[in-house]
Amino acid sequence: MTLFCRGGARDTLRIEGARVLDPAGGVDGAFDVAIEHGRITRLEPAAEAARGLVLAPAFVDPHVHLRTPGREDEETVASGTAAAAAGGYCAILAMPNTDPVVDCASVLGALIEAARAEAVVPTGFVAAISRGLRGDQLTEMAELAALGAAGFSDDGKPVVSAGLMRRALQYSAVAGRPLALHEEEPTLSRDGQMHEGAVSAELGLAGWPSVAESTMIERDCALAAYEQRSLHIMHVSARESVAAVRAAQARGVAVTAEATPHHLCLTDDAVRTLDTNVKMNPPLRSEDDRQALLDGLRDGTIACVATDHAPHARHEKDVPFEEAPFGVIGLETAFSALYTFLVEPGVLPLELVLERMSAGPAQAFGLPLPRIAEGEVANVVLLDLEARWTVSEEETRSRSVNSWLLGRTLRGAVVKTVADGRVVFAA
Ligand SMILES: NC(=O)N[C@@H](CC(=O)O)C(=O)O
Ligand SMILES: [Zn+2]
Ligand SMILES: [Zn+2]
Repeated sequence: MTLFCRGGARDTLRIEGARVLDPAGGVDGAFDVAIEHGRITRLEPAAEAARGLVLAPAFVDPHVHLRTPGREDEETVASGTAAAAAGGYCAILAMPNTDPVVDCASVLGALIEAARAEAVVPTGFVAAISRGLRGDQLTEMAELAALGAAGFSDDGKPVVSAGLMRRALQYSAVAGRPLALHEEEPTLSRDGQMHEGAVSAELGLAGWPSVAESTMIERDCALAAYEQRSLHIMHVSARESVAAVRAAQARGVAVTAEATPHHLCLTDDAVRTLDTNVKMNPPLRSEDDRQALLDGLRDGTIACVATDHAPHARHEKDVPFEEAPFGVIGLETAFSALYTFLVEPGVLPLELVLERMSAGPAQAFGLPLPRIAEGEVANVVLLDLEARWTVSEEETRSRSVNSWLLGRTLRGAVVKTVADGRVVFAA
């Protein structure tokens, strides 16, 4: 058991006249769907679907920062999972770069208890690879896994030592949980504020070059190949990185990768505004990099969309670009951003986006696969592709409002989310 949430009675409801689209399950047609006590009991063919209404397997986000413990002013288990529910998610994984770090049984145990009390969406907790994220000593990975850790990551920091990474690969196999890696060679990224390229040169901002990411991915794929272990690469941003993952997969290395909506939709051109809500790690890169990410998503090199939802307090973002922390929120806007900027303009098919937001990440992390079929526990999202909505601070459920989409009008909205058989969001 690696996902935890509030219990309570499961719901009985009908969802009528939607186009049911479960790409991984091969379902595409108009159906009336009956859900009884949380389980999908009937899929009845319907005459026709209401325009724009799509029922899909709910989304799975393998990369979320809930800021608990330590920065409950920025996010809590309750607020972060409410944001996830509003975004159409039925499962999320929270990162351990909290204060204190999730590196021991007591911190992990307290989070699991918090999730049982207040998580509206099933939540898994990823524990740290190294104690205090300091990169020198491994955590008790087997013990943490036995307690319910969903995986291991030092996200926020790279595992700089190749020796420690090798041991983490060995222990992750013992623990039976995935390793998720933030890939950054710190002597190359140094104090980089944005992608190293023409725009950073123009703006006079220190650059964080693509090669700082891709060389670490190459190192870790080589270690995974040597140890015959699997790994997951977080927030891939650069063309060279996609190529490194693709080459490793072609050699038979069991490596999966994720990309974020912001890296798929934006480029470093957005940094010209010096808006701190486009400052994140890794940085937004060039149009050529973005195209490589899209190709990676299309051919499956990148199997997952992950938000890297990273809440930061207003007073910490409301400073000059160079002083602002890295990270943007994304749970509530992920689908609509991808729909608006990629699906509607014909860049990516809807089916592909739905698969990479649900089955792809579930498979990569060994989580239950959300499926729309009779007998399955309901984990579904109802989408209205015709809807338009404007992203505003007031309507954001996250405790933080550091979104790159504030004030933007998006197309496509989440109307209803059913997670683990319970209606967790209804617009
Ligand atoms: N992505 C970010 O820019 N920031 C993340 C850390 C991380 O994902 O590396 C955060 O915790 O704020
Ligand atoms: Zn990271
Ligand atoms: Zn992160």
